[in-house]
Amino acid sequence: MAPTSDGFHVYDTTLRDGAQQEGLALTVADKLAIARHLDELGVGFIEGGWPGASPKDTEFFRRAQTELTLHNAQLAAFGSTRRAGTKAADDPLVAALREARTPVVTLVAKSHALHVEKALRTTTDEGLAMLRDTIDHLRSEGARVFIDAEHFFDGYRYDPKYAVEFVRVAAESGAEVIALCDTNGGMLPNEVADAVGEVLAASSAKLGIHCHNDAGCAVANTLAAVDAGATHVQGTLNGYGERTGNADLVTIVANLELKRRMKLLAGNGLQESTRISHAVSEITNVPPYARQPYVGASAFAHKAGLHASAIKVDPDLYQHVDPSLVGNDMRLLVSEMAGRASVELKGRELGYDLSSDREAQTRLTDRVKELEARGYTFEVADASFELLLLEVLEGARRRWFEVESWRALMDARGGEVALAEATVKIHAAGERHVATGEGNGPVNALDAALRLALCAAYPVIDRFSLVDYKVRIVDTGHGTGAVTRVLIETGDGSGETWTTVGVAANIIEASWEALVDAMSFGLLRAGVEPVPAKPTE
Ligand SMILES: CC(=O)SCCNC(=O)CCNC(=O)[C@H](O)C(C)(C)COP(=O)(O)OP(=O)(O)OC[C@H]1O[C@@H](n2cnc3c(N)ncnc32)[C@H](O)[C@@H]1OP(=O)(O)O
Ligand SMILES: CC(=O)C(=O)O
Repeated sequence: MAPTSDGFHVYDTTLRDGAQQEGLALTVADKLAIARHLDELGVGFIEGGWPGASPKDTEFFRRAQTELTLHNAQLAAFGSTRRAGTKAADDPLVAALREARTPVVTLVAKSHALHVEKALRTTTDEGLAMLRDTIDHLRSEGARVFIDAEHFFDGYRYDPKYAVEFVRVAAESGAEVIALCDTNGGMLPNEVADAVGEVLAASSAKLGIHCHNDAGCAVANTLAAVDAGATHVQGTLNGYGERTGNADLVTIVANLELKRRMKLLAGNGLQESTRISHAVSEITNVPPYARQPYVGASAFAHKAGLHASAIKVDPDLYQHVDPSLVGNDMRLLVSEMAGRASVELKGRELGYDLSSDREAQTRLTDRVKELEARGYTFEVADASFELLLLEVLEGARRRWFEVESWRALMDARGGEVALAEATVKIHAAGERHVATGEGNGPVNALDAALRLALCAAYPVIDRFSLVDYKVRIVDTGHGTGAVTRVLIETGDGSGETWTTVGVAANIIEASWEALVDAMSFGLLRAGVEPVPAKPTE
C-alpha cells in the first residue's frame, strides 16, 4: 500500500550526524547558513547539533534564537537521556537541551539491551527509567520529544522483547516519534522492513527511520521502512555522516516524491535540490560527488552513442526521471563512444544546429574518435570540442593569431629550478608581437608570455586567468616517452570557465596546445572576430 504524506516528517540531521563526517568541520556561521538552505529546501525539521556537548553547538542554538528565521522547518536540539543513577532535572546535558529553547528535542537512547549493560554499565530497567524520566522532564518543560532509538535493529535481533518494550515506554511517556536507528549501518532492506512491520503490529507508536550507509543500503533501508509503515525519515544532505555516511535525504525525498507520489517538501523544494546540494558543498568544502543520485553533475550525463540516438527521439528513453524535476540538467558527453546523434545533441547544447547536415555529423564524429584514439578527451574539454566543431563546419580552424615561434627555458641552480622563462612570437591584428614571460615553471612562463603578446592586440585577454591545470600520462607503456594529456581550465573573472585539451609526447608542447585553445576560445566567447581563415591542411 502506498504511504500517504499527511503527517509524514522529513527530518534533517546534516548539522548533527552529518557533521560527524571525517574531515568536516563547520563554524557556527556555516551551520546557520546550512540551516537556511535546509529551510529553503522545505524539510520539516532541522537537527542543529548537541547543545552542551561543545561550545560551538551551544553557541549555534543561542544565535539561532535571534539570527535564524525559519519559514518551513522546526529546529530540534539533540542530546542523550540523563545518565544512569541521576535525575533528568539535575543532568547538565539535559539542562543544555532545555536552554537551547527549541520546539523539538531529540533524545538518543539505547534500545539494545547489551549496550545498556555494557556501554552504560547499568540494568535494562534503569535504561528504561532514564528514557521515561528524561521524556517526562522535557515534556513538562514544554518540548516536543522525539527519540532516536540507537542500535535498534541490532538490538531487536538480540533481544526483541526489550527493544519493543523500549518503544512502548517511549511512546507511553509522550515521545511523538520513535526513530529506529540502524546505527552501525549493517542492515538489509528485508530486515528493516520486517522489524518495522513487527514493531508496528505490537505498538501504536509513530515510527521513524534513521539509517547509516555501511552496507550501501541506507536509502533502500529507509524506503523499506517507509513501505512497512514508518512515517518519519531522517537523513543528511549529500549523505554526509560518520564512516560511510547517513542516508542521503535528497535521494530519499526524490524517490518518495517522484516515485511514490508523496508531497513531502514545502514549496518547490525538490526543484531547488540540485542548487541547494551544491551550495551546501561550498559551505562544507567537501567537493560535490558527481555520481550522486538525482543532483550529481553526472546524474543525467550521457556518453554512449546509442543512448544519445534514442535521447534525440525522446529523453525519457534513457532517463528514469526528468532532470528538471530536481533542478538538474541533462548533458551530452562527446567522446570516442559518440555517434552522430551525440555530436548533433552536443552541438545543439552549444548553440549549433547540425540536424540537417548528416555529413558534418559524420565528419565531426570521425574526427573526435580519431583524436580520442591519440589521447585527446573531449567530454571534459567542451571549449576544444567547440573549436573542433567550428573547424569541421567551416572547413578551416578559426584563428585569432598566427604563431611564428615559441620557446621555454629553465634555469636550474644548485639542483633547483630558479626561474623559467619563455618567449612567444605571434602575429595578431596585423602586427608582430614578441613577448617574454617568467614563471615558476615553463608552462607558467609560457602562459605569461602568450598572454602578454596577445594583450597588445586583444586587451580582453587581460581578464583571462588559469583556473586549473591537470596532466595525465595516457600511454603508460612508454615511460618518460609516453603521451601526455593536459587539460587547462580558464576563467574570465565572471565565474564562467572553459576547459581545453592538448596532447603531445612532450608535456610543454601539450600545454602549449591547450593554452592556444584556451586563449582562442576566450576570444570566441568575447565575440572577437578571427583573422581570415586559411583552409585546414
Ligand atoms: C549514534 C550517535 O551518533 S549518538 C551521537 C554521538 N555524538 C557525539 O558523541 C558527539 C558529542 N559528544 C560529546 O561531546 C561527548 O561525548 C559528551 C559531551 C556527550 C560526553 O562526554 P563525556 O562526559 O566526556 O563522556 P564520553 O564521551 O566518554 O561519553 C560516555 C558517557 O556518556 C554516557 N552515555 C552514552 N550514551 C548515553 C545515552 N544514550 N544516554 C545517557 N548516557 C549515555 C555513558 O554512560 C558515559 O557516561 P559515564 O562517563 O558516566 O560513564
Ligand atoms: C542517533 C544516531 O545517530 C544513530 O543511532 O545512528
